[in-house]
Amino acid sequence: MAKITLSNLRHSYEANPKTDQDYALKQIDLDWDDGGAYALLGPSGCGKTTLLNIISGLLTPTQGQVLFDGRDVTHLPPDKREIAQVFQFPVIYDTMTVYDNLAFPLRNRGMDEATVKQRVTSIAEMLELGDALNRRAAGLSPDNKQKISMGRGLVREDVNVIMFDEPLTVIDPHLKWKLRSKLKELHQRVRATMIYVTHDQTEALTFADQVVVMDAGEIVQIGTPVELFERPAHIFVGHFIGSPGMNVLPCDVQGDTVRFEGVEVAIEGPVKSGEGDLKLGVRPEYVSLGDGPLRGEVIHVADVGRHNVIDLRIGQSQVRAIAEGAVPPIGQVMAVAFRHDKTRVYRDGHIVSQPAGGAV
Ligand SMILES: Nc1ncnc2c1ncn2[C@@H]1O[C@H](COP(=O)(O)OP(=O)(O)OP(=O)(O)O)[C@@H](O)[C@H]1O
Repeated sequence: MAKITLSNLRHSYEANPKTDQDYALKQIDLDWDDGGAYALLGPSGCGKTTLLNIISGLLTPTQGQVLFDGRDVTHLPPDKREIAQVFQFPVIYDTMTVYDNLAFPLRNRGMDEATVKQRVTSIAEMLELGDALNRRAAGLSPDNKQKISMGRGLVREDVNVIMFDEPLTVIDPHLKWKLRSKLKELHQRVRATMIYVTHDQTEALTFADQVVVMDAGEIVQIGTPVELFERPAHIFVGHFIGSPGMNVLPCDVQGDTVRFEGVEVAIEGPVKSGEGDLKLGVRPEYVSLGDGPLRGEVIHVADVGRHNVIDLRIGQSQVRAIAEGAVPPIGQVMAVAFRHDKTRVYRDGHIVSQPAGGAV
């Protein structure tokens, strides 16, 4: 396995790109550490496939370099990069047995049958396919077929990275969690560098130790699932991760005083000076009712099982709170507070408040 470095990378599908808008990938500098479990998370069209294709060698970037353990592979063809890929739909040979499907990548490289047997049995056991080894792949369910695809990716020990491109698309919802946790367990056992591409936050957050969040051709944050939830570095991350997403509210900042709808609110710490469009960000989990400096009118309540999602009107703005316990009636005016250490200021999308006691 290898450390993968993307250095000063830009990619445009246009012949003569001029502005940032002409680039599908704007500026990517990123290290994928050897043995890491990564997710590449972002909405449709943000550039995930473009990035994968650059790593696998299907695309040559307009600018920049791809390095495997420091070796420049930017112009190396895909078959020379030793990468395993698992796609949305199972890529297997229906007429072959499960055993032969799993053995295929190894036999293809001339491995002796004793080692093939040892690798195939071990991977099949990890994937709980041991009992199906002699069956033809054609008769298997879609999730078992996808397990074979994953097995074919995992069976080789000589790959630099295993990339999973939305691998659970064809899997029944009730089996998704099972394959997801299986993949996580497999990563812990084989310790390969894995990149899991998805637009589904649950898949990304359960699989990865580090999540790379992309929007509009840019990486907006890299962090652990907890970091992305607790301190979104960009409004997009606040929106995209969490359910419901972060409240993004208008605000007025003067020196160290931050006002929302004319009322002073405490935030995590000082705001870096500069020009741009300022917004206040606070997750619904950190909006509390019953006490505080703001006054909000309840305009909608949704019971989502373990808690209620309450929409409040505060001045001209709408604020969402997650609350437990009794449901307040529509029209009730309540005191509202934002938890100060979880309330942040963003300028042009990027975080500009700093936690008290240390810059981040
Ligand atoms: N072959 C191509 N020619 C021109 N533009 C392309 C091509 N492939 C992708 N794009 C554009 O590049 C941008 C990034 O696309 P990409 O497929 O990498 O995104 P994605 O995040 O993988 O989306 P999805 O999840 O829908 O596959 C999009 O604006 C897309 O329209």
